[in-house]
Amino acid sequence: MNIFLVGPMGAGKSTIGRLLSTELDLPFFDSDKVIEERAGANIPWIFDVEGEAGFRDRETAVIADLTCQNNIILATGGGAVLKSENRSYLKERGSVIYLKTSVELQIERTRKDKNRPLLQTEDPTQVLQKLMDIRDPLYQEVCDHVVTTDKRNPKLVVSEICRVLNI
Ligand SMILES: Nc1ncnc2c1ncn2[C@@H]1O[C@H](COP(=O)(O)OP(=O)(O)OP(=O)(O)O)[C@@H](O)[C@H]1O
Ligand SMILES: O=C(O)C1=C[C@@H](O)[C@@H](O)[C@H](O)C1
Ligand SMILES: [Mg+2]
Repeated sequence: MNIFLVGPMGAGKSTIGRLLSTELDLPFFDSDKVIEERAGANIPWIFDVEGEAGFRDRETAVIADLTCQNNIILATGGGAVLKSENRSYLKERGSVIYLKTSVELQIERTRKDKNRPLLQTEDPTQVLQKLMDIRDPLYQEVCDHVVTTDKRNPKLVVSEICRVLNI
């Protein structure tokens, strides 16, 4: 069984994915980290040099590879659901959990981190709201379960994921 986490920036996919992997004793992968390792560069550099399109191509290659494994936990990037090819890999190869979070909390949780190029703008709230309007239907389409992370500490989110998956 594979568990794939989707959701917006700051939803907690990387944090929850790591905790879940410890809890279930399964290997953990973070598609953003694997993209950086393969590129030998960080995400801001990839966006600068190759544009968002270049990043998305790298993301698809990584998701195609990682989802072929068995018994892994995978945290995806916030925009991983944009390509239908990615959504198919995720849907067909594991249980998909949508970590849902309010824009207010996304702002709070991403404020100090400069590693998210799409948020390096004057008005990150507006950007996050626009992204959510476009992406929420895609997260909903791809997922098997929605788990809210507002008002829940990471440990509680992990127990809720185990509960909805009956594990
Ligand atoms: N349930 C939670 N309660 C409180 N803080 C949280 C929770 N989940 C994550 N955080 C904090 O929010 C920040 C962002 O979390 P994280 O990097 O895991 O998000 P992400 O979904 O992986 O984002 P991205 O899509 O940009 O990779 C981290 O500082 C983390 O400690
Ligand atoms: O929401 C997004 O489009 C992104 C989220 C991050 O996880 C990274 O994948 C990157 O910064 C783009
Ligand atoms: Mg992450």
